[in-house]
Parts: sequence; structure tokens; C-alpha cells
Amino acid sequence: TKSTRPQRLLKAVQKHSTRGDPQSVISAIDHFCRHREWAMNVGDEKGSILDSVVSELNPEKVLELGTYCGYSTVRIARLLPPGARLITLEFNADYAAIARQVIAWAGLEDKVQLVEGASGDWIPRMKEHFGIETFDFVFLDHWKDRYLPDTKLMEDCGLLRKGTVLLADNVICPGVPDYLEYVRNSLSYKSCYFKSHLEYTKAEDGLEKSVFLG
Ligand SMILES: CCCNc1ncnc2c1ncn2[C@@H]1O[C@H](/C=C/CNC(=O)c2cc(-c3ccc(F)cc3)cc(O)c2O)[C@@H](O)[C@H]1O
Ligand SMILES: [Mg+2]
Repeated sequence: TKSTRPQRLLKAVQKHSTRGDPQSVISAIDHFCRHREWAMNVGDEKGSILDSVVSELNPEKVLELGTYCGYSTVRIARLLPPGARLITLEFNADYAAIARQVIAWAGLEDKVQLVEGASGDWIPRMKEHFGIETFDFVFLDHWKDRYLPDTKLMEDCGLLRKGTVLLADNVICPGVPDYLEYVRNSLSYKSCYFKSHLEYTKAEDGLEKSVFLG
């Protein structure tokens, strides 16, 4: 039977990158998506903005919503200090299986916990199941109509603290109008927009960085 795009992306990683070298994994995925098949990874341009936000923050506890093939998981985890932890939620079993192999190939499995399941089910269980008090950094890149409800859920579950940074992908394309309106008008957030481009294209897109004020 025909392979899937995530399977072909994994093959490209295993063929064109060095095991244990996260940067080579990132470059192999970017090359595959730019020259072979487009895929919805945050990409190299927005990825550099993601890198700078993570590096400046040096987070200990990170949550990612929507793993897909693990590209942004690898980008974030490679920058985390020893002892820091990234929990990434992915509810599609096929994507989760690919992402696990990409993360393992990059040699980052010790920093990453991939949880197969829906954000709505797992956000309320972060404290009792993973012993997480609050997150320092959250990367939102899952279904766009879930950014706002999941952000409100994280607030309600007490998972955000004064200074927690939310970084949201695709705030222009495909767009998350309800989420943007919320974080830009709420007195509980200080929000700013990083203008960029949709991964591997010339279309406008960007990241919204929102600091929770408590
Ligand atoms: C119950 C659903 C909500 N909870 C969830 N919990 C856990 N994982 C969830 C998830 N929702 C979605 N996911 C997973 O996240 C991923 C979904 C990402 C959705 N992303 C996009 O649609 C997207 C789409 C584009 C895009 C832009 C332009 C275009 F022409 C075509 C596509 C670009 C992007 O950067 C994107 O991120 C999948 O792996 C999916 O299985
Ligand atoms: Mg995205």
C-alpha cells in the first residue's frame, strides 16, 4: 500500500541526517519539505523565532499541543537545559508513531514525553499524572479552533503562572481569530506578533507570543 507523507518524511530523516544530531534532523526535514513535499511543520523561518523565544526563556517545563512529525519538538528539546522536560500531545496514533522515531533519531527522547491523546483530555491531568505544577512555556500548533478553548482550560487548571509564555503558530495562515482577539484584549496577557511567512512559502504568517500576567 502507498506510504504516507509522514512515513516519507521519516525515511528522509533517516537517510539524510545523522543519528543523535538534532540540527541535521531539522535540516533534513526542511530540505524534504522545501524540495520534495510540503508539510505543516513550523519550518525554518518561524522556527528561528521559536528558537530565540525558547533560548531567551530557558524553560524547565514545556508543553507542546500538536506534535505532528516532531519537527518543533526537536527544535525546542535541543535547546532545553539538562533536567528540563517537554511534554508533547498528539492524538493521531500514526503521527505519534512517526514523531517518536524522529525524536529518538535526534537523540532527544530523554527530554521529551510524547503523550498520545487529546489536549482536552490530558490538560486537566497534567498535575496528578505528570506532577506538573505550572508550565514555563507552551507552544500551540494543533487544530486552530482549539487554541482558545485549550488556553482557557490551561488557565482553569492552574497550569499557567505569572510569566508563562504561550507561543502560537499560524496566527495569520490558516489563522486563529478568536484566540488572537482573546490574548490581545485580555488584561491577563501581554501579547506581541512576530511577522514571518508560512513554512516553505512566501505567504504571510506569524507567531503570537503572549505572556500570562497571572
Ligand atoms: C481534539 C482536537 C484538539 N486536541 C488535540 N490534541 C492533540 N493533538 C491534536 C489535537 N488537535 C490536533 N492535533 C494534532 O496536531 C496536528 C494538527 C495540526 C494542525 N495544523 C494545521 O492545520 C496547520 C495548517 C497549515 C496550513 C497552512 C496553509 C495551507 F494552505 C494548508 C495548511 C500550516 C500549519 O503550520 C499548521 O499547523 C496533527 O498532528 C493532529 O493530529
Ligand atoms: Mg503550524
